[in-house]
Amino acid sequence: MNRENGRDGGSGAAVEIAGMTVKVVGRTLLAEVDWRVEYGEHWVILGPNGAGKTTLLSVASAVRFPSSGTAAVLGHRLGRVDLRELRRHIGLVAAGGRLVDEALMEEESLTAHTVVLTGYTGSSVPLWDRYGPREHEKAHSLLADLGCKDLADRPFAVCSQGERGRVRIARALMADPAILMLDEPFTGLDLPAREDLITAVEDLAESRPALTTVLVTHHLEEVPATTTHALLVHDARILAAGPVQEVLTGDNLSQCYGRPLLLDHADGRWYVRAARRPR
Ligand SMILES: Nc1ncnc2c1ncn2[C@@H]1O[C@H](COP(=O)(O)OP(=O)(O)OP(=O)(O)O)[C@@H](O)[C@H]1O
Repeated sequence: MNRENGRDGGSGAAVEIAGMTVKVVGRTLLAEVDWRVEYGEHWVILGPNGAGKTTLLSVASAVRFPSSGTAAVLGHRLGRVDLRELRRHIGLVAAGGRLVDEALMEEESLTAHTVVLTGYTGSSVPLWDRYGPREHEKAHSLLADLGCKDLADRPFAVCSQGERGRVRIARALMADPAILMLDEPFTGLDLPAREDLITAVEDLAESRPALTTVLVTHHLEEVPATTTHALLVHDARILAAGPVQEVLTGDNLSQCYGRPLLLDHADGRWYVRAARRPR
Protein backbone atom coordinates (compact mmCIF):
# COMPACT_ATOMS: atom_id res chain seq x y z
CA MET A 1 0.00 0.00 0.00
CA ASN A 2 1.17 3.49 -0.62
CA ARG A 3 -0.50 6.84 -0.37
CA GLU A 4 -1.04 7.14 -4.09
CA ASN A 5 -2.77 3.76 -4.16
CA GLY A 6 -4.80 4.93 -1.23
CA ARG A 7 -5.99 7.97 -3.07
CA ASP A 8 -6.62 6.12 -6.33
CA GLY A 9 -8.43 3.32 -4.62
CA GLY A 10 -10.84 5.45 -2.65
CA SER A 11 -12.94 8.57 -2.54
CA GLY A 12 -10.05 11.03 -2.86
CA ALA A 13 -10.54 12.32 0.69
CA ALA A 14 -8.06 11.91 3.55
CA VAL A 15 -10.94 10.86 5.80
CA GLU A 16 -14.47 10.09 4.69
CA ILE A 17 -17.04 8.96 7.22
CA ALA A 18 -20.67 8.41 6.28
CA GLY A 19 -23.68 7.49 8.39
CA MET A 20 -21.41 6.20 11.14
CA THR A 21 -22.47 5.02 14.56
CA VAL A 22 -20.01 3.79 17.19
CA LYS A 23 -21.49 1.74 20.01
CA VAL A 24 -20.18 -0.19 22.95
CA VAL A 25 -22.36 -2.42 25.07
CA GLY A 26 -25.36 -0.35 26.13
CA ARG A 27 -23.87 2.97 25.01
CA THR A 28 -23.75 5.04 21.82
CA LEU A 29 -20.47 6.92 21.62
CA LEU A 30 -21.15 8.51 18.23
CA ALA A 31 -24.30 8.63 16.10
CA GLU A 32 -25.07 9.61 12.51
CA VAL A 33 -21.63 10.99 11.79
CA ASP A 34 -20.83 12.33 8.32
CA TRP A 35 -17.42 13.93 7.98
CA ARG A 36 -15.07 14.52 5.09
CA VAL A 37 -11.49 15.76 5.41
CA GLU A 38 -9.66 16.72 2.22
CA TYR A 39 -5.89 16.34 1.86
CA GLY A 40 -4.00 19.36 3.14
CA GLU A 41 -6.77 20.58 5.42
CA HIS A 42 -6.17 21.35 9.10
CA TRP A 43 -9.09 20.46 11.35
CA VAL A 44 -9.81 21.11 14.98
CA ILE A 45 -12.33 18.99 16.90
CA LEU A 46 -13.96 20.68 19.89
CA GLY A 47 -16.66 19.68 22.33
CA PRO A 48 -17.41 19.10 26.01
CA ASN A 49 -15.97 16.24 28.08
CA GLY A 50 -17.33 12.90 26.98
CA ALA A 51 -18.85 14.29 23.76
CA GLY A 52 -17.04 11.79 21.53
CA LYS A 53 -13.98 13.70 20.27
CA THR A 54 -11.40 11.01 21.01
CA THR A 55 -13.72 8.31 19.69
CA LEU A 56 -14.00 10.18 16.39
CA LEU A 57 -10.24 10.66 16.24
CA SER A 58 -9.75 6.95 16.95
CA VAL A 59 -11.86 5.99 13.95
CA ALA A 60 -10.08 8.53 11.75
CA SER A 61 -6.78 7.04 12.99
CA ALA A 62 -7.90 3.50 12.08
CA VAL A 63 -7.76 2.47 15.75
CA ARG A 64 -11.50 1.99 16.24
CA PHE A 65 -14.14 0.67 13.85
CA PRO A 66 -17.62 2.00 13.12
CA SER A 67 -20.44 -0.16 14.49
CA SER A 68 -22.48 0.83 11.44
CA GLY A 69 -21.97 3.14 8.49
CA THR A 70 -18.63 3.51 6.74
CA ALA A 71 -15.26 5.08 7.40
CA ALA A 72 -12.42 5.40 4.89
CA VAL A 73 -9.00 6.72 5.81
CA LEU A 74 -6.49 7.72 3.12
CA GLY A 75 -8.86 6.13 0.62
CA HIS A 76 -9.03 2.77 2.41
CA ARG A 77 -12.30 1.55 3.83
CA LEU A 78 -11.89 0.31 7.41
CA GLY A 79 -12.75 -3.37 7.56
CA ARG A 80 -11.35 -4.04 4.09
CA VAL A 81 -7.72 -3.18 4.60
CA ASP A 82 -4.66 -4.31 6.53
CA LEU A 83 -4.85 -1.88 9.45
CA ARG A 84 -1.22 -2.25 10.43
CA GLU A 85 -0.15 -1.10 7.00
CA LEU A 86 -2.69 1.74 6.92
CA ARG A 87 -1.58 2.96 10.35
CA ARG A 88 1.96 3.41 9.04
CA HIS A 89 0.64 6.37 7.07
CA ILE A 90 -1.13 7.92 10.05
CA GLY A 91 0.84 9.86 12.63
CA LEU A 92 -1.01 9.66 15.93
CA VAL A 93 -0.08 11.58 19.04
CA ALA A 94 -2.54 10.29 21.61
CA ALA A 95 -3.39 12.14 24.80
CA GLY A 96 -0.73 11.55 27.48
CA GLY A 97 1.24 9.30 25.12
CA ARG A 98 -1.39 6.53 25.16
CA LEU A 99 -0.87 3.82 22.50
CA VAL A 100 2.90 4.11 22.86
CA ASP A 101 4.53 2.44 25.86
CA GLU A 102 6.23 5.54 27.20
CA ALA A 103 6.79 3.89 30.57
CA LEU A 104 8.94 1.29 28.82
CA MET A 105 10.80 4.03 26.93
CA GLU A 106 11.57 5.68 30.25
CA GLU A 107 12.62 2.41 31.88
CA GLU A 108 14.98 1.73 28.98
CA SER A 109 16.41 5.26 29.35
CA LEU A 110 15.77 6.06 25.70
CA THR A 111 17.01 9.45 24.59
CA ALA A 112 14.66 11.86 22.81
CA HIS A 113 16.46 11.03 19.55
CA THR A 114 15.87 7.30 20.03
CA VAL A 115 12.21 7.93 20.86
CA VAL A 116 11.87 9.77 17.56
CA LEU A 117 13.64 6.90 15.76
CA THR A 118 11.07 4.42 17.10
CA GLY A 119 8.44 6.32 15.11
CA TYR A 120 10.03 4.89 11.97
CA THR A 121 9.24 1.35 13.08
CA GLY A 122 6.07 2.23 14.99
CA SER A 123 7.53 0.44 18.02
CA SER A 124 7.98 1.31 21.68
CA VAL A 125 11.52 -0.06 21.66
CA PRO A 126 14.21 0.74 19.12
CA LEU A 127 14.73 -1.82 16.35
CA TRP A 128 18.31 -0.80 15.69
CA ASP A 129 18.91 -2.95 12.61
CA ARG A 130 16.10 -1.08 10.83
CA TYR A 131 17.66 2.36 11.22
CA GLY A 132 20.41 3.50 8.88
CA PRO A 133 22.28 6.83 8.67
CA ARG A 134 19.30 8.33 6.78
CA GLU A 135 16.90 7.59 9.64
CA HIS A 136 19.34 8.84 12.28
CA GLU A 137 19.78 12.09 10.37
CA LYS A 138 16.04 12.42 9.82
CA ALA A 139 15.32 12.06 13.54
CA HIS A 140 17.77 14.90 14.22
CA SER A 141 16.20 17.03 11.55
CA LEU A 142 12.67 16.43 12.89
CA LEU A 143 13.80 17.43 16.38
CA ALA A 144 15.20 20.59 14.80
CA ASP A 145 11.92 21.21 12.93
CA LEU A 146 10.09 21.00 16.26
CA GLY A 147 12.55 23.47 17.79
CA CYS A 148 14.22 20.99 20.12
CA LYS A 149 17.41 19.73 18.48
CA ASP A 150 19.27 20.21 21.75
CA LEU A 151 17.17 17.49 23.34
CA ALA A 152 18.59 14.74 21.13
CA ASP A 153 20.78 13.14 23.81
CA ARG A 154 18.53 13.87 26.78
CA PRO A 155 16.73 10.89 28.32
CA PHE A 156 13.03 11.11 27.46
CA ALA A 157 12.30 10.34 31.13
CA VAL A 158 13.69 13.69 32.24
CA CYS A 159 12.16 15.79 29.44
CA SER A 160 9.58 18.33 30.61
CA GLN A 161 5.95 18.03 29.52
CA GLY A 162 6.51 20.70 26.85
CA GLU A 163 9.62 18.94 25.57
CA ARG A 164 7.79 15.61 25.48
CA GLY A 165 5.02 17.22 23.44
CA ARG A 166 7.52 18.21 20.79
CA VAL A 167 9.32 14.86 20.84
CA ARG A 168 5.99 13.02 20.43
CA ILE A 169 5.14 15.04 17.34
CA ALA A 170 8.63 14.53 15.89
CA ARG A 171 8.20 10.79 16.51
CA ALA A 172 4.82 10.77 14.78
CA LEU A 173 6.37 12.45 11.71
CA MET A 174 9.22 9.93 11.45
CA ALA A 175 7.26 7.60 9.15
CA ASP A 176 6.24 10.45 6.82
CA PRO A 177 2.55 10.20 7.58
CA ALA A 178 -0.03 11.63 5.16
CA ILE A 179 -2.14 12.68 8.11
CA LEU A 180 -1.18 13.76 11.63
CA MET A 181 -3.70 13.28 14.45
CA LEU A 182 -3.07 15.22 17.65
CA ASP A 183 -5.22 14.39 20.67
CA GLU A 184 -4.90 17.14 23.27
CA PRO A 185 -1.19 17.73 22.62
CA PHE A 186 -1.13 20.92 24.73
CA THR A 187 -2.45 19.37 27.96
CA GLY A 188 -0.28 20.09 30.97
CA LEU A 189 1.86 22.72 29.29
CA ASP A 190 2.56 26.09 30.84
CA LEU A 191 1.86 29.19 28.79
CA PRO A 192 5.26 29.56 27.07
CA ALA A 193 5.46 25.81 26.33
CA ARG A 194 1.91 25.82 24.96
CA GLU A 195 2.53 28.85 22.77
CA ASP A 196 5.81 27.38 21.47
CA LEU A 197 4.11 24.08 20.61
CA ILE A 198 1.24 25.89 18.86
CA THR A 199 3.83 27.80 16.83
CA ALA A 200 5.56 24.50 16.01
CA VAL A 201 2.24 23.07 14.74
CA GLU A 202 1.65 26.22 12.67
CA ASP A 203 5.16 25.95 11.24
CA LEU A 204 4.49 22.33 10.26
CA ALA A 205 1.38 23.38 8.35
CA GLU A 206 3.48 25.90 6.44
CA SER A 207 6.55 23.72 5.85
CA ARG A 208 4.53 20.61 4.89
CA PRO A 209 1.60 21.84 2.81
CA ALA A 210 0.58 18.31 1.82
CA LEU A 211 0.24 17.16 5.45
CA THR A 212 -3.34 16.86 6.69
CA THR A 213 -3.83 17.46 10.41
CA VAL A 214 -6.64 16.82 12.88
CA LEU A 215 -6.32 18.28 16.38
CA VAL A 216 -8.54 17.54 19.38
CA THR A 217 -8.49 20.17 22.08
CA HIS A 218 -10.58 21.55 24.93
CA HIS A 219 -9.45 25.10 24.56
CA LEU A 220 -10.23 27.59 21.83
CA GLU A 221 -7.02 29.41 22.79
CA GLU A 222 -5.09 26.38 21.56
CA VAL A 223 -6.50 26.41 18.03
CA PRO A 224 -3.53 27.14 15.74
CA ALA A 225 -3.92 30.06 13.34
CA THR A 226 -3.31 27.68 10.43
CA THR A 227 -6.52 25.75 11.20
CA THR A 228 -8.77 25.64 8.13
CA HIS A 229 -11.79 23.66 9.41
CA ALA A 230 -13.58 22.96 12.67
CA LEU A 231 -15.91 20.26 13.90
CA LEU A 232 -18.07 20.63 17.01
CA VAL A 233 -19.28 17.47 18.70
CA HIS A 234 -21.91 17.43 21.38
CA ASP A 235 -23.48 14.43 23.05
CA ALA A 236 -22.22 11.92 20.47
CA ARG A 237 -23.42 13.98 17.49
CA ILE A 238 -21.81 16.47 15.18
CA LEU A 239 -23.26 19.87 15.76
CA ALA A 240 -21.37 21.70 13.04
CA ALA A 241 -18.49 20.93 10.68
CA GLY A 242 -16.91 23.07 7.98
CA PRO A 243 -14.64 26.06 7.35
CA VAL A 244 -13.33 27.38 10.65
CA GLN A 245 -14.72 30.90 10.19
CA GLU A 246 -18.22 29.52 9.63
CA VAL A 247 -18.19 26.96 12.43
CA LEU A 248 -16.44 28.86 15.23
CA THR A 249 -19.16 31.32 16.12
CA GLY A 250 -20.42 32.39 19.54
CA ASP A 251 -23.81 30.81 18.77
CA ASN A 252 -22.38 27.44 17.74
CA LEU A 253 -20.03 27.29 20.72
CA SER A 254 -22.79 28.34 23.13
CA GLN A 255 -24.95 25.51 21.80
CA CYS A 256 -22.08 23.05 21.93
CA TYR A 257 -21.06 23.82 25.53
CA GLY A 258 -24.58 24.55 26.78
CA ARG A 259 -24.00 28.06 28.09
CA PRO A 260 -23.79 31.56 26.60
CA LEU A 261 -20.27 32.16 25.30
CA LEU A 262 -18.59 35.14 23.72
CA LEU A 263 -15.93 34.56 21.11
CA ASP A 264 -13.08 36.82 20.02
CA HIS A 265 -10.73 36.35 17.11
CA ALA A 266 -7.41 38.20 16.96
CA ASP A 267 -4.19 37.58 15.02
CA GLY A 268 -5.67 34.39 13.63
CA ARG A 269 -6.24 32.95 17.13
CA TRP A 270 -9.48 32.40 19.04
CA TYR A 271 -10.51 33.38 22.55
CA VAL A 272 -13.71 32.45 24.37
CA ARG A 273 -15.29 33.41 27.66
CA ALA A 274 -18.63 32.92 29.35
CA ALA A 275 -21.14 35.73 28.86
CA ARG A 276 -21.89 37.21 32.31
CA ARG A 277 -25.02 38.75 33.59
CA PRO A 278 -24.51 42.47 34.39
CA ARG A 279 -24.04 42.94 38.19
N1 LIG B 1 -14.87 1.41 25.59
C1 LIG B 1 -15.78 2.21 26.16
N2 LIG B 1 -16.78 1.69 26.93
C2 LIG B 1 -17.72 2.49 27.48
N3 LIG B 1 -17.75 3.82 27.34
C3 LIG B 1 -16.76 4.38 26.59
C4 LIG B 1 -15.74 3.62 25.95
N4 LIG B 1 -14.93 4.46 25.29
C5 LIG B 1 -15.41 5.69 25.49
N5 LIG B 1 -16.52 5.65 26.28
C6 LIG B 1 -17.36 6.78 26.71
O1 LIG B 1 -17.78 7.44 25.54
C7 LIG B 1 -17.87 8.84 25.77
C8 LIG B 1 -17.07 9.56 24.71
O2 LIG B 1 -15.70 9.33 24.97
P1 LIG B 1 -14.55 10.18 24.26
O3 LIG B 1 -13.26 9.78 24.88
O4 LIG B 1 -14.67 10.04 22.79
O5 LIG B 1 -14.97 11.65 24.69
P2 LIG B 1 -14.15 12.99 24.57
O6 LIG B 1 -15.05 13.99 23.91
O7 LIG B 1 -12.84 12.77 23.94
O8 LIG B 1 -14.02 13.33 26.10
P3 LIG B 1 -12.89 14.13 26.93
O9 LIG B 1 -12.98 15.54 26.47
O10 LIG B 1 -13.36 14.00 28.35
O11 LIG B 1 -11.58 13.50 26.66
C9 LIG B 1 -17.36 9.07 27.18
O12 LIG B 1 -18.47 9.23 28.03
C10 LIG B 1 -16.61 7.79 27.52
O13 LIG B 1 -16.67 7.49 28.90
